[in-house]
Amino acid sequence: MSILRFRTSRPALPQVAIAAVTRACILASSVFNKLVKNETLTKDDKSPVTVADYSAQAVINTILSRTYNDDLIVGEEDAGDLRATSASPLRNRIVDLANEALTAELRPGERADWGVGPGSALTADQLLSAIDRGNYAGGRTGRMWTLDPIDGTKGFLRGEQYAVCLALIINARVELGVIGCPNLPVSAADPSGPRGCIFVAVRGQGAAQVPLTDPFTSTPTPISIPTFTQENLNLLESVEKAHAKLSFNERVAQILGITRPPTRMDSQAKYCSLARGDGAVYLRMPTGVGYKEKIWDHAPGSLLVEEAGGIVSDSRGEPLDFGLGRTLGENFGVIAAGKDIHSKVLDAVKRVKEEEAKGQSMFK
Ligand SMILES: Nc1ncnc2c1ncn2[C@@H]1O[C@H](COP(=O)(O)O)[C@@H](O)[C@H]1OP(=O)(O)O
Ligand SMILES: [Mg+2]
Ligand SMILES: [Mg+2]
Ligand SMILES: [Mg+2]
Repeated sequence: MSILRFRTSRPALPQVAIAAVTRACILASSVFNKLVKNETLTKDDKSPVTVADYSAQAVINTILSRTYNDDLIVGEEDAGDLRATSASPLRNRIVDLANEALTAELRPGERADWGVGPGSALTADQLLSAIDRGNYAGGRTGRMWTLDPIDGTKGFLRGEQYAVCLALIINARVELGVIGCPNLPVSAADPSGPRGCIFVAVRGQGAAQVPLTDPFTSTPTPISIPTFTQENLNLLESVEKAHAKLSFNERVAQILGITRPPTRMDSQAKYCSLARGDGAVYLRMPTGVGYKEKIWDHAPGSLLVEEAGGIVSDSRGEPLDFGLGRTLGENFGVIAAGKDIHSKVLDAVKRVKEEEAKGQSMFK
């Protein structure tokens, strides 16, 4: 805790991070209904990015920089494509959205010294520079934030799950994680009930959930991974077939005798669902095309699960290494589950890999 509080004159970290994530969530959900086709670009790796991704990164980086102005940020997006003259309609929309989110009235319990609330609008240059503050390369030592302004952009575009994800990393260890899930039901037991959750984990202090509608004055609900009966065991997995090998999951489920169908959802909402017991195992098997996982796709989610009493490893059982730069390097895939289940899943994963290797050698 001493590291988290070493700047005693500044506001407490979780509140600033929660305010930043909350404002980005409200921005993203308001954009969804009004999004038009030319407000989405396709990046070099063929993945989509929308005005919501860019504006959310501008908002969160601006808030972090106002309060912790020497902190480094490893963010997913960069403003390169927005600087072209042809991008001016997109740029103007991002400037409007980001300013609206930054200057919106304070909510109950929210404070102006967290770098939010009514004030003068920022210029396009200031906001593009804020986006580009996310260009830090990461590394083994020092203090840095990692941000995925919209994780699960494809889910966002489908009107399904997505998440605004922010984590503080100190010397390659995740110390704080905040994830906002605007479309996630507050209670999985009431799927058609109110939606919008913020999840918070502080290393050594546990994990909790607050409603997106009132994150500052409502009492946080502590969350932890329950014990699952065999009948209740199930897998949490990706929707997008290109992101994880779902046929592998099917075989693992068979070996583990899992009968409950998998829950498919986009984004780190999977880690959140696991942390509060909506599903038992998050299994993300590499597709085999050499994709390197990014630190912003796992940093807050992995701390949330650990603080909820679970274990997170890659698909070989190795701990995730957040000290290698912007990617997780040789950490391929993810196995996240409660302490009692993780080793069983890992054994099943190893068995399926052996089966696959044998199957391949038969055809050599
Ligand atoms: N080939 C891939 N393998 C694994 N993950 C991927 C791949 N391509 C993109 N991703 C990332 O998976 C994340 C969402 O995964 P899911 O919702 O299935 O859990 C996104 O952050 C996305 O990155 P990006 O943000 O660059 O699109
Ligand atoms: Mg993306
Ligand atoms: Mg993203
Ligand atoms: Mg992502």
